Amino acid sequence: MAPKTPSSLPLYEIKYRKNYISRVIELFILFLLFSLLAYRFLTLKFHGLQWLLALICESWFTFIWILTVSSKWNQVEPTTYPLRLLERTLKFPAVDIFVTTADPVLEPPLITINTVLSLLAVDYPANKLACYVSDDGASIVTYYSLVEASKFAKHWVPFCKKYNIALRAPFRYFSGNSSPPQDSSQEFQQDWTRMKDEYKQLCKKIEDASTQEPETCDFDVFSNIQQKNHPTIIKVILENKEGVADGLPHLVYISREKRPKHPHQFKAGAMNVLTRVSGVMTNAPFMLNVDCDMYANNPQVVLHAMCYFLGAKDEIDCGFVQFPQFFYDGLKEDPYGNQLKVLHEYFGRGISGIQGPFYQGSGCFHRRKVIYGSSPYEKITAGELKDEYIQKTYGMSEKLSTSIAKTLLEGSNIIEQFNSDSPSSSIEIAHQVGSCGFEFGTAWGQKLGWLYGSVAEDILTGLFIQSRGWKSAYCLPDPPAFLGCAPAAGPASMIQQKRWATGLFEVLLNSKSPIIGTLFGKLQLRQCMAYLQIQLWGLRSIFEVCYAILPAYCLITNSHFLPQANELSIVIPASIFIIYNLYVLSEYIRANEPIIAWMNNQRMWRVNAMSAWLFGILSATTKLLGFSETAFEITKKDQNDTNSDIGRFTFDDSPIFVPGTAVLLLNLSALFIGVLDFKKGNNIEWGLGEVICIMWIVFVFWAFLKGLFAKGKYGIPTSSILKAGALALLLVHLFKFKQ
Ligand SMILES: O=c1ccn([C@@H]2O[C@H](COP(=O)(O)OP(=O)(O)O[C@H]3O[C@H](CO)[C@@H](O)[C@H](O)[C@H]3O)[C@@H](O)[C@H]2O)c(=O)[nH]1
Ligand SMILES: [Mn+2]
Repeated sequence: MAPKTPSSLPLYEIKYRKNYISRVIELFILFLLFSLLAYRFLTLKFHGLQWLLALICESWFTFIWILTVSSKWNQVEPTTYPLRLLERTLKFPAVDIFVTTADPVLEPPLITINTVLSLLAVDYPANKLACYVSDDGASIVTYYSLVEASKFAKHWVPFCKKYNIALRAPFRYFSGNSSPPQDSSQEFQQDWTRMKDEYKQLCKKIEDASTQEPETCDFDVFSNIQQKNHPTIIKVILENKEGVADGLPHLVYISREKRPKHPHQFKAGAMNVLTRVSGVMTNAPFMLNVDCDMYANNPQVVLHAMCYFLGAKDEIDCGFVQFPQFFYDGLKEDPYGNQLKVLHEYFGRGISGIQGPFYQGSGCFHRRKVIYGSSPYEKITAGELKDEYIQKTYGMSEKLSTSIAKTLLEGSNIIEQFNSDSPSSSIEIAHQVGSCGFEFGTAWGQKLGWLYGSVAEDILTGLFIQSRGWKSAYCLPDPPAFLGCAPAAGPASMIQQKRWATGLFEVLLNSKSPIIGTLFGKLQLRQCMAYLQIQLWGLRSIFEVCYAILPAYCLITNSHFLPQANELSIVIPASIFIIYNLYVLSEYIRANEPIIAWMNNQRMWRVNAMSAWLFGILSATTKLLGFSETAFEITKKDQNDTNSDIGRFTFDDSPIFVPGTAVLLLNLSALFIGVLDFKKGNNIEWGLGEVICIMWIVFVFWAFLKGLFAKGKYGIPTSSILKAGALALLLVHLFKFKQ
C-alpha cells in the first residue's frame, strides 16, 4: 500500500462506542418496567385509585425510558485532525463570529470582552475572521469596554500567537498567577508582566466606567436612549483594512433597533440581525455563534470545525458543527446539577450517532446557506433567485439580496467568497437591515434565520434544519472548545430550567414540531424520539409530582401502591429502583465524576422536574391559551460571589420553590400520620415500600428540608413555606375526606 499523503488522510473520523453492556442493562430495565406494567394491569381490579395512578405514571416513565434508550444506543467517539488540515491547505474559508449579550448587569462587560478577546486570538488567518457583537442592552459600558478591549487586543493577540498561549481569555489566563512561570525565557517573563499590567488597567477602566459613564463624542449615540427604545447603533471598532493574515480580525458592535410596540424576539431576533449585518459586511460562508460568557478555551476551535466542513465527502453530513457546552469554575460536585457533563457524555454522543447533535445555542458553526433556509443538494439557479423572490423572502435591500444570492448559488466554492470591501463601507445598509421594521412581511424567523416562537430558539432552529435533511456533527476536541458560566445559585438555576422546559414544550406544539418533521419532513424517526425526550420535560413534571404524592397518599389513606414486602412481586419495583440507580452511578464513575456529583444530580433532576419544569409547562400553557407571553429571562453570569458558601442551595421568594416544599411537607406529614396510626395499633395497609419512598423523597428534597430551618438566602422565605404548608394541608384533608 502506498503511504498516505497528507491530502488523502481523513480530516475527521467517527467511531462508535462498544457499549454492549450498557445496552443490555438498559434493555433489562425496560423489561422490568414492562413486567411492572403487566403486573399492575393484571391486578388492577383488586386495588384502588392509587394502583391506577401508579400504572399511568409508570407507563409514562416507561415511555420516557424507551426514548432514552433509543437516544443513547449509538454513541460516537469523534476525532478531528486540525494538523492534517494545516498540512493540506493554506486557503481557508471565512468565518463570521457572533457574540450576543443583552444586559450589562446580568452579563458583566468584562466577561463579554474576555469572550471576544479569546475569539480574536484564535489560530486562524485574521483576514478570514470578523467578530460581531450584538448588544441587546444598548449599553454604553459594553461598547466602551469593547473599544478598550480592542486596544488591548493589539498586544494580547500577538502575545498569544508568539508564545502559543493555550488559554486566550485573559481573565482565565492570569487568574491565580501573580508572577510569570519561572522556567520561561527572560523575554517571555517581561512580556508576560507587561500584558498582565495592561490587563489590570483594562479591568480598572471597565470597572470605573460602570460607576461613572465614560464621556467622549464617539458615545453620543448612547446618550438619551432607552434600552428598549432606540435606533440601530452599529460601530466598526476594528477593521483589518489591508487584509493581513496575522493582523486582527474585524470587530463590529451592533445594537439593533428596538421600539416598545415591536416584539424583538429575544436572542433569535438578535441573531437574525447579526446574520443580515454580517451578510452585507463580510458575508462569510460559515458562522460561529457563542453566548457572551462562552470564551474559546481551545485556540484551534475554528480549525476543528473546518475539519468537518472541508473534510465531509458530502455536504449533507454537516449542516452545522456543534461543540458541547461545558462550564468553567463549576461548583464542586455540581450541587445544582447544571453542568450537564454526564448528559453530554451519553445522551449527547448518542444523538450524534443518529442524525447529529441538537443545536445548543452556543459554540456552534453553521453554514450560512443552511441558515438562509436551503436544503441539502438544493441546486438553485440564478433564474429562481430573481430579485423579486429574494426581496419578498429576505427583505428589501439590494446589497443584502446580492449577498444572499451569492451564498445560495455558491456551489462548492466556499473559499473565494469572502467579501473584499471593508465593513465600514457598508455601514449605512447595515443600519437598514438592522432596523426593526426590516423583517416585516418577510420569512425571517418563520422559514429562515433563527426561528421565532420559542424561548428555546436554539432547539427550534436546529430542529428545522434537521427536518430538511441536514445532519450535524459533534466536535469534542481536547481541551474543550468553549467554556461558559453555569448558574451558581438556586433561583438562577431554576429559572434557566424553567425557560428550557417552557421553550422545549413550545417547540413541541409548534408547526415545526419533531413529529411533523418526521411525518412530512426528513427528520429521522429516532432523532424525533431524541427531541421528544427533552421536549417532554414539561409534561414529565405532572407525572413526577403525582408519583411523589402517591406514597403520602397511601400513608394518609392507609393503603398501598407497591406490593407488600412479603409478596414476591415486590422484587420488580425494588430491582428497578436498585438497578437503575446503580447503573446511573456507573455512568458517573465511567465519566470520572465524583460519586457526590451523582447523588446531587439525581436529586436535582427530581427537584427540577417537580418545580422548574412544572412552571415551565404552566407558562407554555398560559401562552398557548393567550393569557400571557413567554419571556426570555437571562441567566446571571457573574459567579464571583466571594462571601458566600458556594454550593449551598439558595432560595428566594419565587413561587417556583413552593411545589417542591409542598411535596416535602406533604410527605413529612404523611409519615407523621402513618406513625401515629401505627402506634395506635391500627391495622396498617401500607408497608416498607411506601416508607422507603417517603425517605427517598426527603433525600431528594434534602436542600429544601435544610431550607425550612435556615435564614437569609439559604432559607425558604416564610411566605413560601406558608403557601406550601397550606397546599400540603389541603391535600391531607382531601385525602382524608376521600378515605
Ligand atoms: O433578548 C435577549 C436575550 C438573550 N440574549 C442572549 O442569549 C444568550 C443566552 O442567554 P442565557 O441567559 O445565557 O441563557 P442560557 O440558558 O445560559 O442559554 C442557553 O439556552 C438558550 C435557550 O434557552 C440559548 O439561547 C443559549 O444559546 C444557550 O446557551 C446570551 O448571550 C444573551 O445575551 C440576547 O441576545 N437577547
Ligand atoms: Mn448562558
